[in-house]
Amino acid sequence: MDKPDQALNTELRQRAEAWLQARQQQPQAELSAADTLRLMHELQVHQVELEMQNEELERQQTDLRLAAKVFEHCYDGIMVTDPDTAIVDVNPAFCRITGYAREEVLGKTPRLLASTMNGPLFHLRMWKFLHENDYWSGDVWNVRKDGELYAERLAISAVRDANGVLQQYVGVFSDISSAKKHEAELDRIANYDALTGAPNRRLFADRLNQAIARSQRSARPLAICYLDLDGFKAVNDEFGHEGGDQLLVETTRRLHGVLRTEDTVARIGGDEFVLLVDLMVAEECPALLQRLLQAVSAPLLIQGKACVISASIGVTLYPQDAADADTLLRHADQAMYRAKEQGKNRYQLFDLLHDREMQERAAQQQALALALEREEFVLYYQPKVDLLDGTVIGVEALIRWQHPQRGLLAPNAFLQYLQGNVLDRAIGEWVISAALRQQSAWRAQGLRLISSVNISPEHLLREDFAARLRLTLQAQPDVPADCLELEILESAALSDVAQAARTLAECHQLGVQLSLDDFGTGYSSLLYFRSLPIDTLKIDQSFIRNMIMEPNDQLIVEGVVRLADTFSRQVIAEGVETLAHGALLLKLGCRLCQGYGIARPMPAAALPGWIAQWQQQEHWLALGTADAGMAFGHEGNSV
Ligand SMILES: Nc1nc2c(ncn2[C@@H]2O[C@H](COP(=O)(O)OP(=O)(O)OP(=O)(O)O)[C@@H](O)[C@H]2O)c(=O)[nH]1
Repeated sequence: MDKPDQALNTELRQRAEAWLQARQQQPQAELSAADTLRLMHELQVHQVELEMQNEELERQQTDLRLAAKVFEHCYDGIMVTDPDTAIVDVNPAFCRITGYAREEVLGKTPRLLASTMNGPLFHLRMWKFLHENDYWSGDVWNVRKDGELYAERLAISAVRDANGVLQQYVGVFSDISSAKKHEAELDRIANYDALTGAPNRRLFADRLNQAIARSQRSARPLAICYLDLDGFKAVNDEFGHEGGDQLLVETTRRLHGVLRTEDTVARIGGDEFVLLVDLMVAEECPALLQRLLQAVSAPLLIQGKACVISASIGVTLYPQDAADADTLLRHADQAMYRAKEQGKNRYQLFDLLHDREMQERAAQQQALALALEREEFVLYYQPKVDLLDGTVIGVEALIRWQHPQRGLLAPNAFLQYLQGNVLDRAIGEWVISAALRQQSAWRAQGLRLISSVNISPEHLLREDFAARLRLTLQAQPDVPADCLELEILESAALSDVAQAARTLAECHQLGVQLSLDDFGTGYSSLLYFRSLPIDTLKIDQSFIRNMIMEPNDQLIVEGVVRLADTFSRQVIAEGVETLAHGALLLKLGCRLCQGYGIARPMPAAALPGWIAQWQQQEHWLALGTADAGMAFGHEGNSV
């Protein structure tokens, strides 16, 4: 606004001067009325303009006074520098926060406040941003005059004139040291264990991810060690919680003592620690673990009394075990449990192969559970015949898995995954129910057969086996209990013979028949024979198959037949593959048999047709006629 005012002033002055000049030259000259009016009007306008100018000047002065007050009284520090960053002014808050007097800093650069805490690239990055944006803000660690480190939140602006030429930098900052301290305290609470000061589970997770990245860069192995104290409860019991705490603190100190400062000792539970150790080579690991075990187990004094504790350590090595962070920790934990199982005070390396097997097992078990739900299991039936009179006395029900992709699977492709799993009982019970349902269907067609089912030792040894069998039988009331036979594997070690005997006695009372399968192949054949209330002995197919060529096997078969006879038990041979086997069995006094020579296992629907066709098998039927004079006869099976 200065410029138009000046122009007006100049013009008025010029016109006034011109009038004065004219007046001097012609003193009698008069202004015309029109000129006078115009001049008066212009003078009025000029007066208004001058008043406005005055008001504006006063406003500017007020603003300047206010700015000076703000600068003076602002609680935040303000520092103004010239374009070369020499300080040209600072406010009192600057002096209060930094401890420097104004005169001490004028002409200096802000570098006099700098600390090394911000990292080497901090200032470079700050200036780059400031040059590009004329603005920067962030947190900075600086040093006060007395040497104390403090944190400030700083905003810097570049001030330019109307032509864009840099005039000053203005920095405004507040002291955030107490907020930073609070933040650090919160960080400590969130990331460190209060008792030992060691990183907690949360910080450990970060450290593990960093260690994995470091190992990838350096191509050096990383050991993840899961350490759990042995018998720590007893220390708490003997010395109280405080004594236990003392031990935990001391253990942390000792672990640190064995490791380097870059390694991590984290406490992730009551008496559980995890150690992250960068190794040069994996072979270092055993010696390191020994040192850790020794350090933990050195005696210490608690409340003046000696205390000795040990630890179990599970270890997995990255990248040999190329898993993610969570899985690595789980693997180390698993290995630690194995160290505990093996007697504690030792370390155990994670076994990758074993783990893969376990995973495969878990996957198979899941698939089997699904197969049961989707009713993908089926029973095949292998006939058992009486060679003496040619009758079909029963069938052995054998499970198959009608796999949607892999086709029909035999039991050896999947049954091993059931061991020790709850599915063992579920599938075992399905087999019994399915066999009884099939019995019912055959009975409706006029077929009278005994169906035998195989029972696993784990299933049999469940407390409620007989009670649940009773319910299963009740669910199929048209099938008499004595049409069901349970085959117990003699070769599978029964861990509790007394329990097996009790359960089988209860089954017997229900009317169910019992057979001892694979007889002669286990370690305790005679013990089982004597202890278990069985009705039938099934001679294992290995003896039957070889008895023609092997006199010893023949003698064993003969011996088992006599044993059964002496104790009034039935005997059946499995694995009968040829007529010659049948003929010899009859000669040895075994008339019941089962095997590929007679029939392979078949679907239920095929059985009636097979029975009709069996009646035409003259060669087999002739065996009975030829040996009709003999007292006994039986046979053998195969799966
Ligand atoms: N003193 C103390 N005890 C704790 C703390 N946190 C958990 N505990 C106790 O630590 C024990 C840990 O249990 P376990 O590891 O099963 O006990 P343990 O006797 O070492 O058993 P094993 O590991 O099988 O040898 C429990 O008794 C917890 O009550 C703690 O901060 N201080």
